[in-house]
Amino acid sequence: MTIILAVKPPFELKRLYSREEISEVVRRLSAQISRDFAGKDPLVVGVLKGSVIFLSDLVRELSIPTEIDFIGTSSYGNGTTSTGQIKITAEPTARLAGRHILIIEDIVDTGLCIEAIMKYFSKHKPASISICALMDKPARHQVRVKIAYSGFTIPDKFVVGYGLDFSQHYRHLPEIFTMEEAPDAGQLASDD
Ligand SMILES: O=P(O)(O)OC[C@H]1O[C@H](OP(=O)(O)OP(=O)(O)O)[C@H](O)[C@@H]1O
Ligand code: HPA
Ligand SMILES: [Mg+2]
Repeated sequence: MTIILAVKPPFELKRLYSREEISEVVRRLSAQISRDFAGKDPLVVGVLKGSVIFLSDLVRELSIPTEIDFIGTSSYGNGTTSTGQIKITAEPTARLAGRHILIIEDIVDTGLCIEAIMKYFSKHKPASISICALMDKPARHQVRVKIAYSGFTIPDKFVVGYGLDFSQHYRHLPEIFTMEEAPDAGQLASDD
Protein backbone atom coordinates (compact mmCIF):
# COMPACT_ATOMS: atom_id res chain seq x y z
CA MET A 1 0.00 0.00 0.00
CA THR A 2 1.30 3.48 -0.86
CA ILE A 3 -0.16 6.65 0.64
CA ILE A 4 0.70 10.08 -0.79
CA LEU A 5 0.58 12.76 1.89
CA ALA A 6 -0.84 16.13 0.99
CA VAL A 7 2.02 18.08 2.55
CA LYS A 8 4.75 20.12 0.89
CA PRO A 9 7.02 18.65 -0.31
CA PRO A 10 4.73 15.64 -0.92
CA PHE A 11 5.80 12.47 0.86
CA GLU A 12 4.76 8.92 0.22
CA LEU A 13 4.33 6.20 2.81
CA LYS A 14 5.15 2.64 1.74
CA ARG A 15 4.31 -0.25 4.00
CA LEU A 16 7.43 -1.86 5.49
CA TYR A 17 5.88 -4.21 8.10
CA SER A 18 2.34 -5.54 8.38
CA ARG A 19 0.40 -6.07 11.62
CA GLU A 20 1.17 -9.81 11.44
CA GLU A 21 4.93 -9.24 11.04
CA ILE A 22 4.91 -6.82 13.98
CA SER A 23 2.92 -9.22 16.19
CA GLU A 24 5.31 -12.05 15.42
CA VAL A 25 8.31 -9.94 16.45
CA VAL A 26 6.53 -8.73 19.61
CA ARG A 27 5.81 -12.34 20.59
CA ARG A 28 9.43 -13.38 19.96
CA LEU A 29 10.82 -10.52 22.07
CA SER A 30 8.29 -11.09 24.88
CA ALA A 31 9.22 -14.77 25.07
CA GLN A 32 12.94 -13.92 25.33
CA ILE A 33 12.32 -11.25 27.97
CA SER A 34 9.99 -13.50 30.00
CA ARG A 35 12.67 -16.19 30.03
CA ASP A 36 15.63 -13.90 30.85
CA PHE A 37 13.89 -11.82 33.55
CA ALA A 38 12.00 -14.59 35.35
CA GLY A 39 12.24 -14.01 39.12
CA LYS A 40 13.88 -10.58 38.67
CA ASP A 41 10.83 -8.27 38.92
CA PRO A 42 12.18 -6.02 36.14
CA LEU A 43 11.36 -2.35 35.75
CA VAL A 44 10.19 -1.89 32.17
CA VAL A 45 10.81 1.72 31.12
CA GLY A 46 9.22 3.05 27.94
CA VAL A 47 10.90 5.94 26.18
CA LEU A 48 8.22 8.54 25.49
CA LYS A 49 6.50 9.00 23.27
CA GLY A 50 7.45 6.68 20.44
CA SER A 51 7.58 3.42 22.44
CA VAL A 52 4.09 3.50 23.97
CA ILE A 53 2.29 1.35 21.42
CA PHE A 54 5.11 -1.19 21.21
CA LEU A 55 5.39 -1.30 25.03
CA SER A 56 1.68 -1.84 25.52
CA ASP A 57 1.67 -4.79 23.09
CA LEU A 58 4.92 -6.22 24.47
CA VAL A 59 3.98 -6.24 28.18
CA ARG A 60 0.66 -7.95 27.45
CA GLU A 61 2.59 -10.89 25.98
CA LEU A 62 4.91 -11.24 28.99
CA SER A 63 4.44 -14.19 31.31
CA ILE A 64 6.26 -12.55 34.26
CA PRO A 65 5.30 -9.73 36.64
CA THR A 66 6.84 -6.35 35.84
CA GLU A 67 6.65 -2.74 36.95
CA ILE A 68 6.14 -0.16 34.19
CA ASP A 69 7.51 3.37 34.11
CA PHE A 70 8.45 5.96 31.51
CA ILE A 71 11.23 8.35 30.66
CA GLY A 72 10.71 11.34 28.39
CA THR A 73 13.25 12.45 25.81
CA SER A 74 13.21 14.73 22.86
CA SER A 75 15.68 15.00 20.00
CA TYR A 76 13.96 15.03 16.60
CA GLY A 77 11.73 18.10 16.91
CA ASN A 78 9.70 18.36 13.71
CA GLY A 79 12.30 16.95 11.33
CA THR A 80 13.70 13.63 10.14
CA THR A 81 17.22 14.03 11.53
CA SER A 82 18.41 14.07 15.15
CA THR A 83 19.23 17.51 16.52
CA GLY A 84 21.98 15.77 18.51
CA GLN A 85 20.73 17.63 21.59
CA ILE A 86 19.06 15.01 23.78
CA LYS A 87 16.87 16.37 26.53
CA ILE A 88 15.42 14.27 29.35
CA THR A 89 11.94 15.82 29.52
CA ALA A 90 10.39 13.50 32.16
CA GLU A 91 12.03 11.25 34.76
CA PRO A 92 10.75 7.86 35.98
CA THR A 93 9.26 7.83 39.45
CA ALA A 94 10.04 4.18 40.37
CA ARG A 95 12.93 3.15 42.62
CA LEU A 96 15.92 2.55 40.33
CA ALA A 97 18.73 1.46 42.66
CA GLY A 98 19.25 -2.29 42.62
CA ARG A 99 16.63 -2.83 39.87
CA HIS A 100 16.87 -4.81 36.65
CA ILE A 101 15.93 -2.10 34.15
CA LEU A 102 14.67 -2.91 30.67
CA ILE A 103 14.50 0.14 28.41
CA ILE A 104 11.91 -0.06 25.65
CA GLU A 105 12.62 1.96 22.50
CA ASP A 106 10.66 2.10 19.27
CA ILE A 107 13.82 2.74 17.27
CA VAL A 108 17.58 3.11 17.63
CA ASP A 109 18.68 5.44 14.83
CA THR A 110 21.83 7.47 15.60
CA GLY A 111 21.89 5.88 19.07
CA LEU A 112 22.32 9.31 20.70
CA CYS A 113 19.03 9.11 22.55
CA ILE A 114 19.65 5.66 24.02
CA GLU A 115 23.19 6.70 24.94
CA ALA A 116 21.81 9.64 26.97
CA ILE A 117 19.23 7.32 28.60
CA MET A 118 21.88 4.73 29.52
CA LYS A 119 23.94 7.52 31.09
CA TYR A 120 20.90 8.68 33.08
CA PHE A 121 20.12 5.18 34.45
CA SER A 122 23.70 4.20 35.19
CA LYS A 123 23.92 7.13 37.64
CA HIS A 124 21.14 5.52 39.70
CA LYS A 125 23.01 2.28 40.53
CA PRO A 126 20.67 -0.31 38.98
CA ALA A 127 21.44 -4.05 39.15
CA SER A 128 21.41 -4.20 35.33
CA ILE A 129 20.30 -2.17 32.29
CA SER A 130 19.20 -3.82 29.03
CA ILE A 131 17.75 -2.40 25.84
CA CYS A 132 14.82 -3.70 23.85
CA ALA A 133 14.24 -1.90 20.53
CA LEU A 134 11.55 -2.72 18.02
CA MET A 135 13.68 -1.35 15.20
CA ASP A 136 17.39 -0.82 14.70
CA LYS A 137 18.84 1.31 11.88
CA PRO A 138 22.53 0.30 12.03
CA ALA A 139 23.55 2.39 8.98
CA ARG A 140 22.89 5.55 11.01
CA HIS A 141 24.53 4.68 14.34
CA GLN A 142 26.89 7.38 15.58
CA VAL A 143 27.72 5.59 18.83
CA ARG A 144 28.16 1.97 19.87
CA VAL A 145 24.90 0.51 21.22
CA LYS A 146 24.27 -2.98 22.60
CA ILE A 147 20.65 -3.97 21.94
CA ALA A 148 19.88 -7.17 23.86
CA TYR A 149 16.38 -7.54 22.37
CA SER A 150 16.17 -6.30 18.79
CA GLY A 151 13.06 -6.63 16.62
CA PHE A 152 13.65 -5.53 13.01
CA THR A 153 16.92 -4.38 11.45
CA ILE A 154 15.76 -1.72 9.02
CA PRO A 155 17.32 0.14 6.05
CA ASP A 156 18.41 3.78 6.24
CA LYS A 157 14.91 5.19 5.79
CA PHE A 158 12.68 7.36 7.98
CA VAL A 159 9.80 5.28 9.30
CA VAL A 160 6.42 6.17 10.81
CA GLY A 161 3.48 4.35 12.35
CA TYR A 162 3.04 2.00 15.32
CA GLY A 163 4.10 4.83 17.68
CA LEU A 164 6.66 6.52 15.45
CA ASP A 165 5.94 10.03 14.25
CA PHE A 166 6.84 12.61 11.70
CA SER A 167 6.23 16.00 13.29
CA GLN A 168 3.97 14.30 15.91
CA HIS A 169 1.71 12.72 13.26
CA TYR A 170 1.14 9.13 12.06
CA ARG A 171 1.85 7.48 15.45
CA HIS A 172 -1.64 5.95 15.31
CA LEU A 173 -1.04 3.91 12.15
CA PRO A 174 -1.18 0.20 13.08
CA GLU A 175 1.54 -0.77 10.59
CA ILE A 176 5.04 0.57 9.92
CA PHE A 177 5.74 2.66 6.81
CA THR A 178 8.81 4.21 5.22
CA MET A 179 8.38 7.87 4.46
CA GLU A 180 10.12 9.34 1.43
CA GLU A 181 9.70 12.34 -0.80
CA ALA A 182 7.34 11.38 -3.60
CA PRO A 183 9.24 10.83 -6.89
CA ASP A 184 7.23 13.53 -8.65
CA ALA A 185 7.79 16.03 -5.80
CA GLY A 186 9.69 18.41 -8.13
CA GLN A 187 6.89 18.28 -10.69
CA LEU A 188 4.19 18.90 -8.08
CA ALA A 189 6.18 21.70 -6.45
CA SER A 190 6.60 23.47 -9.82
CA ASP A 191 2.86 23.12 -10.54
CA ASP A 192 2.06 25.78 -7.86
O1 LIG B 1 18.73 6.91 17.94
P1 LIG B 1 18.25 8.33 17.86
O2 LIG B 1 18.78 9.02 16.61
O3 LIG B 1 18.57 9.12 19.08
O4 LIG B 1 16.68 8.31 17.64
C1 LIG B 1 15.81 7.49 18.32
C2 LIG B 1 14.89 8.24 19.25
O5 LIG B 1 14.28 9.35 18.57
C3 LIG B 1 12.87 9.24 18.60
O6 LIG B 1 12.32 9.93 19.65
P2 LIG B 1 12.02 11.51 19.62
O7 LIG B 1 13.14 12.20 20.34
O8 LIG B 1 11.75 11.96 18.22
O9 LIG B 1 10.73 11.63 20.52
P3 LIG B 1 9.34 10.87 20.34
O10 LIG B 1 9.58 9.44 20.78
O11 LIG B 1 8.42 11.59 21.25
O12 LIG B 1 8.94 10.92 18.89
C4 LIG B 1 12.61 7.76 18.80
O13 LIG B 1 11.35 7.54 19.38
C5 LIG B 1 13.75 7.34 19.70
O14 LIG B 1 13.45 7.57 21.05
O1 HPA C 1 12.93 6.74 11.39
C1 HPA C 1 12.41 7.36 12.35
N1 HPA C 1 11.08 7.64 12.39
C2 HPA C 1 10.47 8.31 13.41
N2 HPA C 1 11.13 8.77 14.44
C3 HPA C 1 12.45 8.54 14.47
N3 HPA C 1 13.33 8.88 15.42
C4 HPA C 1 14.51 8.42 15.02
N4 HPA C 1 14.42 7.79 13.82
C5 HPA C 1 13.12 7.85 13.47
MG1 LIG D 1 9.93 10.70 17.18
